[in-house]
Amino acid sequence: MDINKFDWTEGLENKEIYSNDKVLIFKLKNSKYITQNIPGPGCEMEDFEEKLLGCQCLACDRDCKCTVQYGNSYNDKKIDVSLLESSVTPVFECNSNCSCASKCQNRVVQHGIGAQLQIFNTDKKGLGLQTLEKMQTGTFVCEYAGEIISLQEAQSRCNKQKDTDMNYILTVKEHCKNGILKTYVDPNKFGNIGRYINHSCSPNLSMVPIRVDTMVPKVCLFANRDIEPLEELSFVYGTLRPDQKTGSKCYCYSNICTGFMPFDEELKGSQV
Ligand SMILES: C[S@@+](CC[C@H](N)C(=O)[O-])C[C@H]1O[C@@H](n2cnc3c(N)ncnc32)[C@H](O)[C@@H]1O
Repeated sequence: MDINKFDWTEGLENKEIYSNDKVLIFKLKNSKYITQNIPGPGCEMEDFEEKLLGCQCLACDRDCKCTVQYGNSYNDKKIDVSLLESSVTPVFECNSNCSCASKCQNRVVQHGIGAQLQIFNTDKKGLGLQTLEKMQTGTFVCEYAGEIISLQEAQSRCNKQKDTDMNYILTVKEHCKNGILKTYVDPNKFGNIGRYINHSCSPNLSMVPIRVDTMVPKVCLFANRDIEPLEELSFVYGTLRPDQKTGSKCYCYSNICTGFMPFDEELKGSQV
């Protein structure tokens, strides 16, 4: 079964699935597999419904409407390294209203997962995700897809969690003209493979919000350095605070580990 072609509405509970004919063990208990974000309680429905305009290019170049405002984000299908360091510049891919072909250079994350990934058991962090193949800097790994929910819903879900529960809610912060735009993603009940990626204080992935057909950002994870087969994949869940003295213990074992997992104060102790 190809993970990118799977219809989440059919359910995926406790099934083994394969990505690009290569083994990928996937077990989601009481959850459904989705390949992209879905609207959850409290989200802005217009953001899901209003489709972005497309370009009229046959072959996109520097004048393409999708890239002219913010510049090209990709080079040979790898994301520009400056975007991995700070995601201040918005990224818009060509979309389903564009005239260009699917092989257009400005279409990357919309083609889905390209590398062989595998879920495995870690020592103290529960399950984790590793790559089975070498990846170059800038390679798209996967989305962190889930339900898009409001702050109030995220707070209510966090408040219902027990101390021993794993937390999956991620707050994505984007700096824009009008301040900080926050998006709350919860892949706990509806999620994709990204929900198995653990936190590290020295991660090998960076998160970049990317828009394709709508203004709802896809939370995309890219290799921020070359990665070897069987390396665990990780990203920074929030803002690293070296002086943090409370929260859940971090077991990333990096030599710059802060000792604790980052958490979003607005979500009352949420660790992601
Ligand atoms: C998004 S989930 C990651 C996948 C999870 N390990 C699982 O088994 O489903 C986040 C949870 O994983 C655990 N986790 C992730 N990174 C960790 C780390 N560096 N140290 C300790 N626990 C971690 C925490 O329990 C956290 O709430």
